[in-house]
Amino acid sequence: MAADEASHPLEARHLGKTYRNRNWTGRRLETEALRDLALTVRRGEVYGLVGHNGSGKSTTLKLALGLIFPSRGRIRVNGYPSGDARGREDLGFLPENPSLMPHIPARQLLSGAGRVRGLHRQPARAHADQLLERLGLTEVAGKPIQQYSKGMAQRAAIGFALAGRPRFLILDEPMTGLDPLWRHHVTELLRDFCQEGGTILFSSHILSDVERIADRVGIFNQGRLIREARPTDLLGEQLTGYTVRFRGARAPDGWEAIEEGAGLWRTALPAADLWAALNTLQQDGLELLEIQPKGTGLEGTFIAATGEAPAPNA
Ligand SMILES: Nc1ncnc2c1ncn2[C@@H]1O[C@H](COP(=O)(O)OP(=O)(O)OP(=O)(O)O)[C@@H](O)[C@H]1O
Repeated sequence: MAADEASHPLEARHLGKTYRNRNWTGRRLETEALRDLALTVRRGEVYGLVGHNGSGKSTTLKLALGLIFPSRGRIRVNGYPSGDARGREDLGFLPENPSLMPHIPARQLLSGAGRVRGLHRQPARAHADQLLERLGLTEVAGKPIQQYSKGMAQRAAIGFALAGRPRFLILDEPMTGLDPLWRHHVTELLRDFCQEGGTILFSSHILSDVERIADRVGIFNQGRLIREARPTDLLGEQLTGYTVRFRGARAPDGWEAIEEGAGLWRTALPAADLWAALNTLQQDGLELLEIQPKGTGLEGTFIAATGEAPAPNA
């Protein structure tokens, strides 16, 4: 049975998780990792989870994948209780610490994953090759994954999540171990996945990536979802002013502007002064080149909501 089109890819209500363990002396330990979570991921959106270490992001993703059971409340994937095979048919996932089969070459692993997700041999191989190309792994696709660098293994794991054309991706820290160039390429790959109608739920400590990819962001703190927002709204909320670039022989009288090159100027303005400044530029016959909003965006909201900057382990 195909995933239920009418259902949200993910829906959690009053979801809670308490881990119960024993320490080395045998004493019982309880960790309340997630409390009363209400979360809906809509079809076609990219939803990013951010939060400090230990705030409950991976627990949420593991519950969604059915790898652990809720202690309270419910979580449904494509309309089915998480862990139900019917809800997982169109699901691709990247776990927190992906350990792909080390002796198997990436090409074999990705085309095998495609076959498991229902593609025939040829389309599975073709799609695997396409992914390997985009992930820069074509040259090493025949080598066992244990010979890959950390970043290459992470890219292979992302390919594994995407193999077989899933429609819903759950990714725990997809950018871990990737250099800025590959973060950029993976961002593009995920964007294309969404352009084709895919849905993504992911966690990340790299707030600039979250801002670039996510349609909505959920900020976690001590096991609670304390804030949901669209990154574009956060920029407006945290707006401190604008940087304006313009061209002309000289800057308007009284302006503090820096000449960046011959006849190219830059000035910083408080948000309230923008319209008056644009009028002045027009009256003085100066050419407006760029208006860039300045704000602290997601990072500012994150600090305001949780009281601290994000963990630097990205
Ligand atoms: N298997 C487990 N047994 C006991 N406690 C656990 C277990 N897994 C996670 N926890 C605890 O649950 C809480 C939430 O952990 P979780 O892994 O969900 O956080 P996270 O937000 O993903 O953190 P990080 O950013 O470090 O990956 C933490 O206090 C953690 O120590």
